[in-house]
Amino acid sequence: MAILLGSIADDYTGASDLANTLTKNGLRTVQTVGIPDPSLALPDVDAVVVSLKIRSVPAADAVTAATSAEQWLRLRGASHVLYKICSTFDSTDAGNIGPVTEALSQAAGGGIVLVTPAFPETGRTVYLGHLFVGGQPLNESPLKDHPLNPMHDADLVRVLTRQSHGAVGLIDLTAIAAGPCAVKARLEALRAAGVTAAIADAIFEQDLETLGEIALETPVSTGASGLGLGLARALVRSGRISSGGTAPADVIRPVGGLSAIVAGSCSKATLRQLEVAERSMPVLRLDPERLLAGPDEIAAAISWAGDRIAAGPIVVAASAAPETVARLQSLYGRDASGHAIETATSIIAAELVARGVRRLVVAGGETSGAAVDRLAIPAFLIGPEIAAGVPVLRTVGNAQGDMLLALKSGNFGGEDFFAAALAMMH
Ligand SMILES: Nc1ncnc2c1ncn2[C@@H]1O[C@H](COP(=O)(O)OP(=O)(O)OP(=O)(O)O)[C@@H](O)[C@H]1O
Ligand SMILES: O=C(O)[C@@H](O)C(=O)CO
Repeated sequence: MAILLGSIADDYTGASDLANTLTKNGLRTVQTVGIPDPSLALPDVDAVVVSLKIRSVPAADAVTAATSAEQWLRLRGASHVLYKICSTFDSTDAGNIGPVTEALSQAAGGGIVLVTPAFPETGRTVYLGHLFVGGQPLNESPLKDHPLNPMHDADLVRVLTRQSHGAVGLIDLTAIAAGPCAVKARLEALRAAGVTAAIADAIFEQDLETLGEIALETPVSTGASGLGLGLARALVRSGRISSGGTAPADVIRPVGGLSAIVAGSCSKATLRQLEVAERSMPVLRLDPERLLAGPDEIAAAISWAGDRIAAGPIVVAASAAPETVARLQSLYGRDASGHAIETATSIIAAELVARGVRRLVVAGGETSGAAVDRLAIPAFLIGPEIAAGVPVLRTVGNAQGDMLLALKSGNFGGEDFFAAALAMMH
């Protein structure tokens, strides 16, 4: 299998978001969970997205995992590797976007890396290096209250500088609007001045097409689905993509079994989606303090689900509003409480699958990562899109047989997302 585009995603929902964008823009794509075992039979594809769970781990661990994935992708022919980060730049000052970008660049011989989290389809735009989420600057958006990576600075040149050894520059919209030659000239000028990473503005898809064309001439880039769109369209324009691949309709052929939703995302969109789900299906709100106190709350949740699941889909949610999350974190610590709740929701997801669930929706990047790891799913094919950034996924090589999943990024999806997802999974 020779691939044209490789990507390393820092979480599993982000990986499925990118894989969806690459598929929609003409690349045959598979999403692997970590570096796949050599025995796993993967289809012939143009792009591989390796999902890692490294968004909130110490930077040195993220670098080790990402550079191993990069070697695996290069050995399979990838001439360009995109480090897929969150469109809201989720990270802390000790975060890993800078360190991983620098490590991937060094592994590819150095040079300057284009960086942009813009994803206009979901309202993420970058202007003069400042990230906007919908109409709000990042630091005023709901991301200021994120449970693991609260974002307090919208100036990405500043944010990335705090995480980087090298200098960070800006390619502003004026250069981008002037087209690929102007971007190339600006990138070269920054490189000559010793800059190793350049935040790029982008507001419209056309900006990302320009950036994708220039990024493809370099070995590494860092960004979200918008840059994926630019890279995919540039590859298609280059004529190097063969047609074919698994049709989306085939990816969602029925798997049967029961269906369930597990939520650990505390994002504003997920909280609203849970409220709406409560009108049409049984929803169990877990008690986070009891989850942290011991296994009883998990056992109670599994028993609650067992009594209802044969009659239709159910929802189990740890999600809570920012004040409740903050209170728990002040008692138990941010990482410890997040990790304990992810472990609990992953055990519940696995128990539901053991009881016959074959169609599973998981809300939240960390939550999805923990659940998919516990289920030991090796890879996914990409089906049709449920909402911007969220496709239906079909497992590849799964020990429990074929399953359909949707891994929903916290802030993605309309308010009826859960019902909409299940309506596409049979
Ligand atoms: N009630 C709660 N109190 C404190 N932390 C919680 C609670 N419920 C869930 N969590 C933790 O909050 C974190 C939510 O992160 P997760 O990545 O799953 O969602 P998200 O950030 O909304 O999604 P994404 O990363 O895709 O945008 C997880 O670590 C989860 O375990
Ligand atoms: O880019 C995004 O916003 C998402 O794909 C994501 O990474 C959220 O976890």
